[in-house]
Amino acid sequence: MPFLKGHGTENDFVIIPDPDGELELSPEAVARLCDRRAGVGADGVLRVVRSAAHPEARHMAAEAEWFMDYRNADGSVAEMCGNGARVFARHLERAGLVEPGDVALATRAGIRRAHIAKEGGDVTIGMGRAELPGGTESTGDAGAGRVRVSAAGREWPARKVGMGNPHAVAFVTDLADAGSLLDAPGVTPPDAFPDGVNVEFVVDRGPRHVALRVHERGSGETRSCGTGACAVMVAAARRDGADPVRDGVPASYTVDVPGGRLVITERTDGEIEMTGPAVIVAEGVLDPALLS
Ligand SMILES: N[C@@H](CCC[C@H](N)C(=O)O)C(=O)O
Repeated sequence: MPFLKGHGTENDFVIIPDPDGELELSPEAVARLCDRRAGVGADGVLRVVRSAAHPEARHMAAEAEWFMDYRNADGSVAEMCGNGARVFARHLERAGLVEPGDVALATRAGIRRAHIAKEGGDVTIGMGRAELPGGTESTGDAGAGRVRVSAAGREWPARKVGMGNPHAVAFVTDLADAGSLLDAPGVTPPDAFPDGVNVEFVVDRGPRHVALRVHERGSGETRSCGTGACAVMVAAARRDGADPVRDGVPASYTVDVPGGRLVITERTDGEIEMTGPAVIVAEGVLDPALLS
């Protein structure tokens, strides 16, 4: 079974080409592949399947030929992966499966549109619109759409943001305040995210420039999270009083992650565009025992 390894701002993935959807990829096999000592090692797996060959994607096949079957490092399934989408697009182009330019990708969160520059370089993904339970109001730490998160013996108010997958965004004074993010931060109320949540801790770096650390559901602390960076951008914009749909003016933020930098723009129609690197670093053949 061939595989590739790639990353986007050091959020790393094992890529498994399975065009006809023949592979039974169990949660245990995914966890073995992602194991950094006994496997290939990664934050997640991107299985590359033709949409027409996957029951969850068949309905998108007319619009997007390829389905990104994303799994977290613990084997769990997630709706969407922003860095993964850039790496997935890079793989398709590099493998000659799509032309550079605009490419539609099928994901569990729906169709996402990638723009792959002709001469290599960054990839842009149209990430859809953010869901902000409780509305787009810019102030307040309590009420609908607000939770509290805790880590390293401290607690902060956080904003719920949906980017196809669930996020809680907390503004802190120092990224070190969250301590080790190996374990999942606490969330109050405990039933706020019945399917689990990705938690981002954010500091300001300058005007429309923030930095984050993240604990990803199913993968632990990672060096970057694309959907998380988009959730952070929207939470920061509302906090700063910017609402592109209301104001008719797009907003762009630079979001630094431990593994690099992403540039994120919310357009006046609410669509969020994320731009960043996507790199394939290796390819090889998997020992079938990893997949059994
Ligand atoms: N790293 C990803 C997000 C992957 C899914 C996430 N862990 C979840 O369970 O929702 C990204 O770049 O968006």
